[in-house]
Amino acid sequence: MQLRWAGRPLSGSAQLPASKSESNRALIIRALAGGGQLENLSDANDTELMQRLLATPLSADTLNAEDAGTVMRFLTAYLAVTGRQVLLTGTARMRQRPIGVLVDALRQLGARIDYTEQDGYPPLQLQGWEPQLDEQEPTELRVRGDISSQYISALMMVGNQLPAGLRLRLIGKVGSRPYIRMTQSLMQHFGGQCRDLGEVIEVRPQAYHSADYTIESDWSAASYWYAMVALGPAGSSITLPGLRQHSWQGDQAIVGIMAQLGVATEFNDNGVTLTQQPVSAGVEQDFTDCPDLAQTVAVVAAALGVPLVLTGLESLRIKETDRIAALQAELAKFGGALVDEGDERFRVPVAEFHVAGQTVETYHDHRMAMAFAPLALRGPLTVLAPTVVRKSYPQFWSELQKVGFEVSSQP
Ligand SMILES: O=C(O)C1=C[C@@H](OP(=O)(O)O)[C@@H](O)[C@H](O)C1
Ligand SMILES: C=C(OP(=O)(O)O)C(=O)O
Repeated sequence: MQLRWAGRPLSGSAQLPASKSESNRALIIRALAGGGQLENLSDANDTELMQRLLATPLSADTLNAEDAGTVMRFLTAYLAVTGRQVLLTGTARMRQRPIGVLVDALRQLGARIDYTEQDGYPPLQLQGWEPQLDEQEPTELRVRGDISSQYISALMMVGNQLPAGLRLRLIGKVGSRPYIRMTQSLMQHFGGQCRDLGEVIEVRPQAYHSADYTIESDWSAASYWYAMVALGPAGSSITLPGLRQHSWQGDQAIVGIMAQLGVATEFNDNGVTLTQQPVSAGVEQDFTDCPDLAQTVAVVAAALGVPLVLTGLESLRIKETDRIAALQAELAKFGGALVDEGDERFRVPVAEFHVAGQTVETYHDHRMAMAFAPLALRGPLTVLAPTVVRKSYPQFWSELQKVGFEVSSQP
């Protein structure tokens, strides 16, 4: 995909996809609740896939979660407690993304699950569900919080299927906390009873009821438009409908982060309007709660020449690709860097940064494609394997075209 920008300030309005995180939780909870109308469900592949797999006939012997972490993790828990006997698999990369913490926890609750290849990784053969039916007290599990919050969300959503509920004691540093709170909020919306006491999460055996819910637009996807306003010519501005000031998505943190990197956010009735403002002299940001924003912010800081210190990147190595290695390789092509300072601290130093026809590799990672695309405002750029964006934002390239990017797939 070749991208070019004609040079005038960015303006207009861009359509965001709906949040895939909200969508995929709502789909699992609705399946357990037995009904409810979901408005504005995401058309992202991860969500369409979740819908398809939830609707697969019981006779199916294999389900493929492709490269979707939420689908793999949430469905594992859902299929386990609904007693399905099925093989759950995924792409080559998914088979390298760990799932042992979740499988161990589900086994303790009464699920029979076997690994068919490597212990601790998909594919999984689900063999049935035999919980302790005479439990009087909530079953208590110790669950690590430092690998993926998706295991915790998956367990929370099915916790009410246990006779006396579930108590999760979170061990170690807990990453992606806002996603756990989002799970709690959606469970409560469907009548679930869930208390988040910090280190302990309690889920009562209260059944879900059917409810309607309108999915908010995706704040992670919004981050790429923040990047475009930051990198666009003076006077650039963009309006993003469908975002709420009181959001369940932790990636709303982009508002505060980008305020330091030159973007002001104004909330209005229908969403936000982004305009330019002066940048800070330097930025230090912990991404523990918002790992999906790290790529966007690293690229913007490098291109603006604002020194950036990044912490909380631990989970980036086990996402769609090793995002730290991918960022290091691609930033280097422009003269930028992501320097590993040890002790889980990284730095984007100030460097001569030039955009002049480079080709960006995307490593099967939608966020690599979308985080680097805004650089096209600074010079011509080629992005390889551009269809990767379908995971979370299928309309990304057509939205770029609508606001005036020249987008061409000619070689
Ligand atoms: O629960 C969710 O919807 C998500 C949680 C995060 O993953 P981790 O908990 O693995 O950090 C995030 O990176 C992912 O894109 C979506
Ligand atoms: C990490 C991501 O997704 P998942 O873990 O659900 O595959 C993401 O969308 O950036």
